[in-house]
Amino acid sequence: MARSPVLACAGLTKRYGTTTAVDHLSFTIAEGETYGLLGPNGAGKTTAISMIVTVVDRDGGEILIDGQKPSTRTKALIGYVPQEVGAYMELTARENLRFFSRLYGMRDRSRVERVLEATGLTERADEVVSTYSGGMARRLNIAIGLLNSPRLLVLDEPTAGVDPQSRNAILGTVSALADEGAAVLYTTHYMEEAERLCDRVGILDHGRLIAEGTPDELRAQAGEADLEAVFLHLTGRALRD
Ligand SMILES: Nc1ncnc2c1ncn2[C@@H]1O[C@H](COP(=O)(O)OP(=O)(O)OP(=O)(O)O)[C@@H](O)[C@H]1O
Repeated sequence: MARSPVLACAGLTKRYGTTTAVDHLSFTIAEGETYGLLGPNGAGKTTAISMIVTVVDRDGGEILIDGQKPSTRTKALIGYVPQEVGAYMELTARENLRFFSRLYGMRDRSRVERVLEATGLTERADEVVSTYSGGMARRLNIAIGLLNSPRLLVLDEPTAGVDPQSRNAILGTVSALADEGAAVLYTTHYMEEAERLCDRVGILDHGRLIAEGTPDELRAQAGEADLEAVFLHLTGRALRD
C-alpha cells in the first residue's frame, strides 16, 4: 500500500478583509521530497506556511500531517524556521539550543551537538549570537528548527539576504535532511535555488497555485530555459521588482 504523504493540503484558503491571501491551495509533499513554494512578494507564501504550522487560523481547506488532522501530536512532527531569527541574541548558540531543547522537553544532549554540526556552527557554538553574521544567525534558526528531528521541515525564505557561504551551508543542511527521509517545504523567490534544491515546485501568484511540477517539467511546459522565465511566461510579470 502506498504511504500517505507527510503533508497534504486541500483547498487551503485565507482572507484578510477583501484580500484573499491564499486561495484554494492544494499540494502534497512525500517522504524525502523537497517542495518549493515560489512566488513574488505578497503571493501568499508566508500565509500558506503559517496555516500549515498552525500559527495562523485558516478560513477554509484541510491539512493532514502524516495522515492526521493538526493537533498537539502533529505539531511535534513539524520543524518551523520562520523568516525572523528567534534566538536569544545575548546567549551563545549552544545555550540557545539547550534552552529550546529543554523547552521541547528533550533530554538528549547529543541532539544539540548534532544540529550544530548539521548547520556548520560547532566551531562558533560558544560565541554570543549578537556577534554572528546575519547568515550565521539564520543557520542557528535552522538548527532550532531541526532540534525535534522533524518529519516535516518548513522554511520561510531561509536564504534571503545571507552571504554565499551561509547560503551553501543552508542548502546543504536542507538536502541532507531530505536525504534522511524528512519532507521539506521551502519558500523562496530565488529561482536558481529552487532549481538546485527542489524535487517539485509550485508557483504561487495572488494566492493561487498557477503551475506545479519538477523544474524540468515546468521548463518544458513553458518552453523556457529557466524558472525565472517560466514565471514571466505564466504571469507576464518579473518575479522580483
Ligand atoms: N496579517 C495580515 N493582515 C492583512 N493582510 C495580510 C496579513 N498578512 C498578509 N497579508 C496580505 O496577504 C497577502 C499575502 O502575503 P504573504 O506575506 O503571505 O505573502 P508572501 O508571498 O509571503 O510575501 P513575501 O515574499 O513578501 O514574504 C499580501 O497581500 C499581504 O499584504
